[in-house]
Amino acid sequence: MITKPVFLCGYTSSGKTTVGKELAKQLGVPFFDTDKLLEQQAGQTPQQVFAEKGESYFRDLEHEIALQTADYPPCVISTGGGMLTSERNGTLLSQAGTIVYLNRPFEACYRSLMQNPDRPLIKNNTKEELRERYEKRAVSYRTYADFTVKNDRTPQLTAQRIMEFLKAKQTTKQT
Ligand SMILES: Nc1ncnc2c1ncn2[C@@H]1O[C@H](COP(=O)(O)OP(=O)(O)O)[C@@H](O)[C@H]1O
Ligand SMILES: O=C(O)C1=C[C@@H](OP(=O)(O)O)[C@@H](O)[C@H](O)C1
Ligand SMILES: [Mg+2]
Repeated sequence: MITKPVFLCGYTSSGKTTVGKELAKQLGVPFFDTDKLLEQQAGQTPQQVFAEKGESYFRDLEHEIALQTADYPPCVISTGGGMLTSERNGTLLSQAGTIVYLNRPFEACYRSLMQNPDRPLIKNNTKEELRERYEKRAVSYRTYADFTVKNDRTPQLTAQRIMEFLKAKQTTKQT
């Protein structure tokens, strides 16, 4: 049903990894996660890279991964929450495939984050700072997304909503 990769973007803890796996299952295509690919190639988790080498080094590695995934065959790729904050990645991925923005309410993201608070950009931030980043990043996600989907019920239902969009897109293209 898809001819190019589908990239899932959204805030940290918006459900990109969870929904991405489910969507890949429903589409019958492989699933990748840019943070996992980065970890395999760097030999360190994103958390470790942030702590030892800093954010700018991490962003360069992340861009390398974006360049690689742009050439992947049809699949689902969940991106890290900061992937689309740079224009170089946004432009690249919007040309390489379909970008879907997972819009999960801030309070739900925040609740999930508090259960796994050692994501690097979360430590040492107040709830209000995290909310401000959520609003600011939403602008970047919307800039590049082909489709925005609410992730406000189950991950399965969110994946189904994306399937419906992809089906409609395919139909439109053929007519
Ligand atoms: N629709 C949802 N309903 C309930 N929990 C969810 C939903 N989407 C994501 N989660 C939970 O939120 C947490 C963060 O999800 P994850 O997929 O790791 O987010 P991301 O990859 O965007 O950072 C996980 O514990 C996941 O189970
Ligand atoms: O928001 C960010 O800038 C980041 C989000 C993380 O991914 P998730 O969105 O999966 O948490 C990961 O790429 C890295 O820690 C940086
Ligand atoms: Mg993730």
